[in-house]
Amino acid sequence: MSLAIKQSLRKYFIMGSQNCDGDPVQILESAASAGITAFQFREKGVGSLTGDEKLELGKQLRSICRHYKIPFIVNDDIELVDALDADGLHVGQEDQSVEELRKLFPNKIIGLSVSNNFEVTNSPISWVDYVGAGPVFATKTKEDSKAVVGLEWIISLREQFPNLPIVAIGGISTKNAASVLNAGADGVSFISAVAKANDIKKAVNNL
Ligand SMILES: Cc1ncc(COP(=O)(O)OP(=O)(O)O)c(N)n1
Ligand SMILES: Cc1nc(C(=O)O)sc1CCOP(=O)(O)O
Ligand SMILES: [Mg+2]
Repeated sequence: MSLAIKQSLRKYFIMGSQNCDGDPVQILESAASAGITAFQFREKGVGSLTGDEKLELGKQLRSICRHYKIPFIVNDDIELVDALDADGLHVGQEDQSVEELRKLFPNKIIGLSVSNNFEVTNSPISWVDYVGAGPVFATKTKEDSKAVVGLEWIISLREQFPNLPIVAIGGISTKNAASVLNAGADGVSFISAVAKANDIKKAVNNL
């Protein structure tokens, strides 16, 4: 189980329509055909869709993930997990507790964000399938992101948890992705590096 999760975390694309200048369906299709290993539907923030429009976009993105046999993870919106038959969900420290979510979704992938040692110490890490650790570098994509943790924190998290599936997030680009993997992350997650790329296939290949 853990090995499969770690492989899925290797190139983990996160996106919602608010992150895209073009059609999100086309963007995910290009990214999936280029080899992303997981996708998170994060329809959230200024300009994002709600209600039926969000659901309809989610269905189209879900179908692409099914076609390419990559996990489809829903961010925050627990009601969409069943509605879209998602493979899992990702929540942060301020979202619903992972103990409750594990009871609701015993067989789904559950990811939890961690941004500092206090959060790690106070999180039920054993209930989750992976952690999203960051922001590793500065990001403009998430307005309420926490303090930058740097590569050093990824190294120390890996030392503390040798087997925990870890995906790094925040400011990850084709130029710095290798350094993040060398620090001990199992994979990189990214929004703008692919959603805003001029050449999506090249960006995915280089990540
Ligand atoms: C893989 C991954 N890691 C971290 C996050 C951030 O989640 P959260 O802290 O809940 O913030 P929002 O994404 O909900 O704004 C993530 N989404 N994915
Ligand atoms: C969604 C998200 N979560 C973060 C965290 O640190 O938990 S940083 C972030 C935004 C990542 O976008 P980009 O790849 O464009 O920097
Ligand atoms: Mg959240």
